[in-house]
Amino acid sequence: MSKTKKKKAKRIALHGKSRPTEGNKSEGLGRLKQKSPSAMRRAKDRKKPEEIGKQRLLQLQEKQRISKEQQLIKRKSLNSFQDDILQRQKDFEIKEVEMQNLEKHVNFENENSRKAYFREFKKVVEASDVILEVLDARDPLGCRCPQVEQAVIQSGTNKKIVLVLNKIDLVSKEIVEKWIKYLRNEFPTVAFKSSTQLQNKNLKRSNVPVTQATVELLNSSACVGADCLMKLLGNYCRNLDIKTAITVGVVGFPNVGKSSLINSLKRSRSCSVGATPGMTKCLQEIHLDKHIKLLDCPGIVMATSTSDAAMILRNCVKIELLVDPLPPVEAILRRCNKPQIMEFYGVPDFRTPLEFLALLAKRQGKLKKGGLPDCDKAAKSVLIDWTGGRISYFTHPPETHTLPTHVSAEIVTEMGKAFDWDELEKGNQEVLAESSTVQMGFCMETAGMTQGFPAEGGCDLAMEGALVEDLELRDETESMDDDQDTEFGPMTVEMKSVKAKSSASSEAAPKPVDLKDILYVDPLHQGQALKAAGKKRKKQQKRADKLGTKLSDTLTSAMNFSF
Ligand SMILES: Nc1nc2c(ncn2[C@@H]2O[C@H](COP(=O)(O)OP(=O)(O)OP(=O)(O)O)[C@@H](O)[C@H]2O)c(=O)[nH]1
Repeated sequence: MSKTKKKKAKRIALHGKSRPTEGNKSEGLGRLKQKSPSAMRRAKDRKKPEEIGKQRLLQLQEKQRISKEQQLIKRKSLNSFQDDILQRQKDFEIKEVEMQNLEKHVNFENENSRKAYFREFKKVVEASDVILEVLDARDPLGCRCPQVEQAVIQSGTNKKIVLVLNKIDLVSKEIVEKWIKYLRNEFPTVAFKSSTQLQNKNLKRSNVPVTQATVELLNSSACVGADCLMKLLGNYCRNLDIKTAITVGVVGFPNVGKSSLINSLKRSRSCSVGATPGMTKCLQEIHLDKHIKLLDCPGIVMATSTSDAAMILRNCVKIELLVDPLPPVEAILRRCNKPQIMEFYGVPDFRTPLEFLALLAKRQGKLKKGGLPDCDKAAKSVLIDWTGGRISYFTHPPETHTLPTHVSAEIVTEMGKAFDWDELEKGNQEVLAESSTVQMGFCMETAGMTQGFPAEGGCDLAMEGALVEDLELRDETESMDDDQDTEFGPMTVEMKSVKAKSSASSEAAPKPVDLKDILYVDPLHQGQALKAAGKKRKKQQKRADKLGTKLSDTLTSAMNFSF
């Protein structure tokens, strides 16, 4: 190799093919410089994020390509494409109807929380094997939610619905029996009375079947009917040979006692309970034992055809937030015996609901500026009496049973398959056997009237006089609103007897009563009344002690003076 050729080869090895110009001379130097290890590392670091970004982009594009291909394969045939569109449309329509139902009662809860509650409810339905739909025994049909049942039915036949008739202590046993008979045409129904105890642990649970429960037991704060419900769930596991745990969702209207039912089964205060609707805000998991997990769900309102007044009377609304409490009070007055309501509230005769509220406000000292009666406050106090059970009411089941549109005979058979109906029937039969004595006890405490048609049973017979009198009165002064009555069906409204009334104040919180009168207090408020009675007694004791000391001091000083 000639000398020039050797030089050229050396140059090419160092700087590449081209001859170094001024520009690439410095580049070449730069490259030489970069070859130092630290420079190399720096260069590497500079490149890294770009490379990573590129890589990610490629991956994403690849993924998108694959998913597009998959979708295309899916929609290859026109039929499947059409099906897909129809399904999407159907889903959209269902969602829209659900949202509209939620939006209907926009005055009740703020919209976001209602939607959030609905999402929680959906989660509960998805996660549960068995859904306990809790119904208030006073108005089971009114607080039944077809949309809830529909959602469960649509989510597959492996999910079962059980109806729990809660708050049976607030109605007569005959009515409970009738409702059980009516409802079991559709789903297994369990009669229940939740524990209303205030303590956190060791909530009392009676082993006595609901059927054999005495008035005292039902009026106590102990839970009744838990054994029957536990047996039903146990049988479900056994019949389906479920070795692992089952999830039981507890759903229903606000304030029907879902959380109280869970606490009663758990025997501790695992969920917060309160007389105002909307206590439960989000899904809550409670492990009953290693076989049963309970899910507490916020109460949801999705009724389509009921008025706001009806929903307020069903305790689905926070009374303190009501903008116009007059319509529900009107609805109450329409259903009440006028002389009894006058006696109950100690007001003279009135012609219109507004006049009644004005009289009541004056009597209760609820006055606005300038001494004007505060009818809103008075109306709210009446509503509190209604929802708190001081004005008690209960509806009667229709005489003949017809399946609701969303439940077919096949669904009824399918849903009932997994449960031991005989066992359930046995429990309910026991209720019927004992009901007559309890019915008497229930009626002694109350006086009432039936709207729609007279109810059978001792209670209504005992009140026959009042009923006739009232019907005559209503003919003259009050016209029944048919729309309102279809919302509730035949209903009996009852006022507490004079003895009970004297212990119940017109305010939400009961006035302190003597310990001996505690039995006459509404079971809903017995815990509070007991506390108040204890305090009252202590106060009386203190006062007596003070008086005694004062007296002895006076006597001593008098003696000193004489000496
Ligand atoms: N008398 C009586 N009262 C009950 C019974 N069960 C529940 N309650 C009362 O009903 C009110 C509502 O009970 P909750 O358990 O908070 O009802 P909920 O359905 O969980 O209510 P939300 O959280 O609003 O959905 C409380 O004041 C309870 O003490 C029952 O069997 N008998």
